[in-house]
Formats: sequence, structure tokens, C-alpha cells
Amino acid sequence: MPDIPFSSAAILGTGSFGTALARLLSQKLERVEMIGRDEAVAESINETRHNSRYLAGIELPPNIHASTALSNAAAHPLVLFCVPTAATRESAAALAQSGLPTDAVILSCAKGIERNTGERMSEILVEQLPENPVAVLSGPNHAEEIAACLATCAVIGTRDEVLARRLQELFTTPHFRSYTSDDLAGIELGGAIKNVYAIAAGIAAGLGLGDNAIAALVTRALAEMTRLGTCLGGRVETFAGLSGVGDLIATCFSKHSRNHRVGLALGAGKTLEEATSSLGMVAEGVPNTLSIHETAQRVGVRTPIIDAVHAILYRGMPAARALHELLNRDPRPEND
Ligand SMILES: NC(=O)C1=CN([C@@H]2O[C@H](COP(=O)(O)OP(=O)(O)OC[C@H]3O[C@@H](n4cnc5c(N)ncnc54)[C@H](O)[C@@H]3O)[C@@H](O)[C@H]2O)C=CC1
Ligand SMILES: O=C(CO)COP(=O)(O)O
Repeated sequence: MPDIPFSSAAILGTGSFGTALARLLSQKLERVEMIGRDEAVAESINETRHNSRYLAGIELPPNIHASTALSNAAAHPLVLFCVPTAATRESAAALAQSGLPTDAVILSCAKGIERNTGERMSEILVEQLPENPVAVLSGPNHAEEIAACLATCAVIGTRDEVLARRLQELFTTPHFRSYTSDDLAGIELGGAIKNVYAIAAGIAAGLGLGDNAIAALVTRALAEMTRLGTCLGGRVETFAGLSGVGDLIATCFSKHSRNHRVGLALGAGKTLEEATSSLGMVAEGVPNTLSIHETAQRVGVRTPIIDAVHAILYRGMPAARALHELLNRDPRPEND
């Protein structure tokens, strides 16, 4: 593949992350085409230059265009996947039918693993679009901050060095710095698993726990993420990087994190239905507690924090009891 810049991109998903990345890439590309499923959102982007449903207060430049026609993606050399992970397989299958050229690059930006298969998003994309190069983007990347041009770093994962350079150059602006890595598994698993811990940190805050407890929770979460993630093929150093501990910190402590907000509501005594219905956006940690819990069980890795979140979300265990059980497990060495 020649080491040439991209001229345009399609972004699947007109939600908060798709919109933030559209704005970022509009600084580097001639044209960015956002493709969603909601006609009203697309119309509002084109007519008002805002996506007030998902990313209020951010003006979108004129080289961003929105539509609901997936076939429009076939005209672009780069397609970003910014739909929820549960919609990735279906969207990729539809894209495969759209006449997309086989040299179009696919960049996966969603954070989660699939239920039942345990597959990472890049694995699903390679299955559905086997001829196309597939890369991933992850890190501590709240849409609201990227859109507001607040300094942000991310990591781009691909084993193709030329593609890594092309994407790194694209994702470089005065406020956005990207790194490269060939550890796709580590990058994607960190981004997926941290969503469950962001819920846990929110629950802890909602229960009224203090800084000591939340620092301990996040630290033990990193150990657990690394234990599970390395068993699933990621490299240990990746979990110490931007897409691992970096994103864990961002979501466990941020007012922007939807997963954290779900946890706060649960800790304050709301039901899961109450905690998610007011969001109006995806909190990947909710479905991913199921997919990650079942994956951990399948590979036999000890994950007491994921188990506790699973019990609270899906087995009706009161948060205070789950906390009591976590604290009162058998004592063990820190590093085992
Ligand atoms: N919002 C953020 O700050 C960040 C989000 N992400 C990830 O990006 C992905 C998308 O998240 P957001 O944009 O935040 O979500 P969102 O809830 O803001 O928007 C989701 C978008 O996907 C569309 N959608 C929902 N279900 C769909 C389906 N079944 N088929 C096709 N389209 C569907 C919605 O209409 C909407 O346009 C998630 O995996 C999330 O973890 C990653 C980094 C940062
Ligand atoms: O992944 C994110 C930031 O890096 C977004 O987190 P939430 O989905 O919890 O808002």
C-alpha cells in the first residue's frame, strides 16, 4: 500500500464518538461522511451543523455531511466503525454488500467484545470484510473533550507498518497525538474490559465510599484486566498503556463516562433499567459485563470485580452486599 494520505472518510454511527471523530478528521480531510440510522439526526447535522442529540454545543464544519445510506461508505478509502459493539457484525455484513473496494481501510473505534463468540471487534470485521485492512483506535478518548479540542492521546493498532504511519499522520492534530502498536488484542481488550470497571467505580462512589476504596478498586481492576487480557492474547505492557490503564483512569473518574454514570445510579439504589433509560446513549459496560463475564468463565480466569458487577447487574445482588463479599474474600498475596 503506498504511503499516501487519506482524502476522505466515512464514519458509521452518528452518535457522540462518531461526531467527535468526524469533527477531528474534518481538520485533515477534504470530506467526512457520517452515516447513521436516524434520518432526523442526519438532517439536523446537515441543516443546523450541530448534533444536539448526541454532542450538544459543538459546531460541525461544512465538509462534514450526514446521511443514512450505508452504500455511501463505498466511495471512501477509510471507514470508521463508531456504532455500538452489538451492532458491529450486522453493520459490517451490510458494508460488505455495499460494493466497498477491498483496499478501503476499516478502523474499529468501538469498545467491547461480542456475546457468545467472545470475539473482538477487529476479529468480527476481518471475518465480514476479509480482503480489507482492519485497524483499531482506542485510549482515554471522551468524545466531549475531543470535540472541544482538549488535548487527547490515542493508540492505533495494526500489524501493517505503512498503514500505522498513514493512520498516525491522519490522527495527528495540534490537540490530538496518536501512538502506534501491533498488539490489537491488548488494545481492544483493555478498552472493552475497562467499561465494566467504570461501572464498578461508579457503584463505589454511589455507595458513598471514599478515595481509599476507589483507588484500591481501580488498582485491583488493572491487575484483573491484565490477568484476563493476557490470557486472551494481549501483551502485559499494553495494559499499562493508553488503551489499558489510561482509559481505565479516564472512565473510572470522569463525569463524561456513561458507564460511570450507570454505576453511580446503581450505587445510589436505582435499578439497571432506571440507570440506563435516562442515558439515551450506549453504556457498553452493561452488555459487556455479560460478554466479558462469560469469556472469563470460559477461560477460567479469576475476576472477582467483574463477577461482582455481573451479580449486581444481572443477578439482583444489592451493591452493598457485593462490596461486602469482595472485601471479605480469603486473604491473598498482592501479586499472584
Ligand atoms: N462516547 C465516547 O466518548 C466514546 C465512545 N467509544 C465507543 O464508541 C462506540 C459508540 O459509542 P457512542 O458514539 O458514544 O454511542 P452513542 O450512544 O452516542 O451513539 C451510538 C450511535 O450508534 C447508533 N446505533 C445504535 N444502535 C445501532 C444499531 N443496532 N445499528 C446501527 N446503529 C446503531 C445510534 O443511532 C447512534 O448513532 C461504543 O462502542 C463506545 O464504547 C469509544 C471512545 C469514546
Ligand atoms: O471509552 C470512553 C472514553 O475513553 C467513553 O466511556 P463511556 O462509554 O463510559 O462514556
